[in-house]
Amino acid sequence: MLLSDKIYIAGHRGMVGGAIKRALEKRGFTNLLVRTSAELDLRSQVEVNQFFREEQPAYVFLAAAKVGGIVANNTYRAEFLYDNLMIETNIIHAAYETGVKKLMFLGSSCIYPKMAPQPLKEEYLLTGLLEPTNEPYAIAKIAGIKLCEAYRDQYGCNFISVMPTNLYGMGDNYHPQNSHVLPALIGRFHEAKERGDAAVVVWGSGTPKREFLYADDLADACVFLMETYNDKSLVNIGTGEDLSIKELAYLVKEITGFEGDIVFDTSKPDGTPRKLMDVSKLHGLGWKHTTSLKEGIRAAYQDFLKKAHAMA
Ligand SMILES: NC(=O)C1=CN([C@@H]2O[C@H](COP(=O)(O)OP(=O)(O)OC[C@H]3O[C@@H](n4cnc5c(N)ncnc54)[C@H](OP(=O)(O)O)[C@@H]3O)[C@@H](O)[C@H]2O)C=CC1
Ligand SMILES: C[C@H]1O[C@H](OP(=O)(O)OP(=O)(O)OC[C@H]2O[C@@H](n3cnc4c(=O)[nH]c(N)nc43)[C@H](O)[C@@H]2O)[C@@H](O)[C@@H](O)C1=O
Repeated sequence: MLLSDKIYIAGHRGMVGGAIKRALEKRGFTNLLVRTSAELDLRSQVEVNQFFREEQPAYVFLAAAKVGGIVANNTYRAEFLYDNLMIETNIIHAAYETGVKKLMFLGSSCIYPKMAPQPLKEEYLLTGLLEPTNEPYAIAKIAGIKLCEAYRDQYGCNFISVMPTNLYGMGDNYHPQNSHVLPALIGRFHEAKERGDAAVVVWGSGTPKREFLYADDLADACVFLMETYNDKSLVNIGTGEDLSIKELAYLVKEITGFEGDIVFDTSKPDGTPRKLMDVSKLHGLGWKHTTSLKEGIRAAYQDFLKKAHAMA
């Protein structure tokens, strides 16, 4: 990518899109193209086609999506399938039609089978049944991967797909019901501390294990791969380390300074027991994460506090 190239960041107001925008600006890219969902509903093929024809971006980071945690995925099943299919289909087709030089599609670790061997290798895709709670979202993401592969096969498009693990960081979604686990716990432990609650409820059994990558590290990996990776096959992006939800809860309790108890609400779903990414391909390509989980959670908590004070 040349510093003058026009780069479209779809989803720039989201946690990942915002981090990618910061990473590009830090590297001196100034010709960045962005639109809010109010300005451009990516589910509308007419609007997307017109936008690509008018703007003619050279590079596209496809980080716009309908995103949420396990309960949101399991509640809004139709939206997670429809919105994500429409967004990716419209952008990928318009990118092909307008001759975009290179596009990066962001999938997710939930594309892999629920009971696949761990750690998850890229070749485990489509080798088993998916986790039911996020099957609509996972199917949409797998369709995005297959769209990129098919447009490369038939039209020679340089469209690549990356599979991030669970992410957290600046600009995360802290909605008490719809968010992912780490932002949800940061908000819940903080509020419990402020109120002086005796205990904090954590969903599920606490036994599932999850891997967490800081969003600004992910963004760095995305820019690195956009600059260097041009193959058809997937690339996992993660830390290669995981911990149980129970261990995570005690880590968030320590960092937020909550002094009460932790109780587990097993009426809530556990989801996939484990989804640790095999990151040997990524490491072989020359990229490794730099932000430890503890320092990342501290930074995310400070970001949460800044927003909470701004809204007070
Ligand atoms: N968060 C995570 O743990 C993980 C995320 N990912 C992937 O990373 C990508 C970004 O996720 P994340 O940043 O967390 O998500 P966010 O929810 O923070 O951001 C999603 C963005 O998508 C945009 N968007 C959603 N629907 C539309 C629409 N109809 N038209 C236009 N824009 C739309 C939103 O725009 P606006 O703000 O303008 O409404 C928002 O900025 C997604 O592809 C997700 O699947 C992958 C693995 C883990
Ligand atoms: C990135 C990935 O993220 C999603 O998959 P997930 O990792 O299962 O999502 P999650 O972060 O919401 O849950 C992780 C674990 O954590 C437990 N848990 C405890 N307490 C809370 C809690 O308060 N909120 C949430 N959400 N989970 C909690 C919860 O019970 C589960 O065992 C996919 O939908 C999909 O979006 C996707 O690709």
